[in-house]
Amino acid sequence: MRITPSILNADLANLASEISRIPDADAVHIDVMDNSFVPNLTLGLPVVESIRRHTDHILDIHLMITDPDRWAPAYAEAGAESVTFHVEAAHAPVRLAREIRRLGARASMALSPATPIEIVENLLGEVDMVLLMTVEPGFGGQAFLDMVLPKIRATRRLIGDRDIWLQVDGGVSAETIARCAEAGADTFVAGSAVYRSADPNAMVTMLRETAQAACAH
Ligand SMILES: O=C(CO)[C@H](O)[C@H](O)COP(=O)(O)O
Ligand SMILES: [Fe+2]
Repeated sequence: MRITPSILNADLANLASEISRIPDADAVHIDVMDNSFVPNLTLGLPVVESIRRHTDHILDIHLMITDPDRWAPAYAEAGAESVTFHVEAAHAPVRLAREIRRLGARASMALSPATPIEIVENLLGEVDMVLLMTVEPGFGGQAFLDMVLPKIRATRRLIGDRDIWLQVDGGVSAETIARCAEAGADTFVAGSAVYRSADPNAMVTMLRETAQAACAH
């Protein structure tokens, strides 16, 4: 069970210090938005390169951009350990996943809530992680979409015994994480739940324990 907090709801003018508040996180999830694939605009490659110089944390990049084929490899070259592109945006997802892996990062594909897993089932052998959005991509602090739970179960079945992580992203909190874990997720993005809590690192531990407990029965 991995907890990968999103810094979207952190103080974006103090990123290095905000990241240092979550030492027990399994990775730092960085949301790149381009005001094209999604309505929002966050940060891009130069900021990720700067973050890389300030932390040894594993960097988990979530690209919500129109042209991942053009930009995703550069994030791997910048030292990110995991790079996720949206299947709705990628023009050549097989080539892109192979390029990310060739550059030494884990390749991952993301699906928005309305995108069925079955249409990219044959890509599973090309990726190290599948990210299932549990909100419409674009903003932090949205309500978790229970309609995605059957897709989490279906994806877990399709993964079978392969070593492919299943990440959920959007509205994951102390209230919703157990549902995700029971459905088969093993990697959890939590943005506002972590950074709006008084003790973000304690929240990371609490979320992990809640997910583990949900799978223990
Ligand atoms: O990709 C995202 C939004 O598109 C974010 O990672 C996600 O929304 C995290 O924030 P929260 O936990 O507050 O929903
Ligand atoms: Fe994200």
